[in-house]
Amino acid sequence: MNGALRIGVIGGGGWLGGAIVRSILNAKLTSPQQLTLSYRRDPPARFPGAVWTGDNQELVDRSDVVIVSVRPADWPALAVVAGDRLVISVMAGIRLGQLSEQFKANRVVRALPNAAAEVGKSYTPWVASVGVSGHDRSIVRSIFDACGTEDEVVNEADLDYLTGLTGSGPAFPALLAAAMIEDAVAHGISPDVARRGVTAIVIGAGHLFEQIGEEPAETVGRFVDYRGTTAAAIEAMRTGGFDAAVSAGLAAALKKSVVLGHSS
Ligand SMILES: NC(=O)C1=CN([C@@H]2O[C@H](COP(=O)(O)OP(=O)(O)OC[C@H]3O[C@@H](n4cnc5c(N)ncnc54)[C@H](O)[C@@H]3O)[C@@H](O)[C@H]2O)C=CC1
Ligand SMILES: O=C(O)[C@@H]1CCC=N1
Repeated sequence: MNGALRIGVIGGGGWLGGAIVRSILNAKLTSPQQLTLSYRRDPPARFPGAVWTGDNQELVDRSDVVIVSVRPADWPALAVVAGDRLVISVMAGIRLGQLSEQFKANRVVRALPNAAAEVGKSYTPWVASVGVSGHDRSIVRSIFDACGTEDEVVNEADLDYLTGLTGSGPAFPALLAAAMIEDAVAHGISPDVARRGVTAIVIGAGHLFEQIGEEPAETVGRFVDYRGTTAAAIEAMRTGGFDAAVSAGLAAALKKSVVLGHSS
């Protein structure tokens, strides 16, 4: 990218919107002066040099690319005309057709980053409407590569599923880690030791998958074959319904993702 891209982020003061802005600036995809960010009530004191506005149509008019990062419940009230601008929504559940119709735009992308965008480690699947060009796709890739990694997926059904799997995903290792820490503390381990130990496990397992390229199922299989303490734990967790609980959780996230779109 040439650094001259004019990018607007509706909801740029929020959790995800702010993380995307920080990633875009870190990657020098654009300069603060080319960024327009909108807020609902008061302009946040963040991103010096960027233009903050409470007027979303002004944001659209000042931008070539408009990223929409408000909560699904707030998006029906967003009455802006994007026309020939590239619109990228990161809202869970809101479909390409709804975006096109409400923003009167035909270059529309639906993307689903995750909370790890805050540290430049999001995984972002995305899907494009038919009006999106090859050049638009390279813009989308550069934005979400700045936030971590990304993949274009073939249809919206995949994106609905991935909303729960990877969009919600960082919460799941956190859920496991919280349960492990709670158990350790209940067994008399100091909270500091429990936290440091469990954090090291999550990070260490991530590095194993990433650097050695080991499949998670291979890691599990290796430990089961070892027939030691880990095998005993894995088998007891599975007997207790671990895999079924994960499937039920992902099914609930998928259902919610579809409902969010229908109720907005
Ligand atoms: N937080 C996450 O991990 C993820 C969030 N998402 C999606 O990102 C979107 C934003 O989520 P968060 O950042 O978590 O929510 P948030 O509540 O932190 O941020 C939303 C921001 O939008 C602002 N806002 C609402 N209406 C507005 C309007 N009309 N004009 C300007 N600003 C307005 C709010 O004041 C708030 O600052 C949601 O649609 C969510 O589904 C997607 C993937 C992950
Ligand atoms: O929990 C949520 O609804 C948002 C969207 C996907 C991840 N976080």
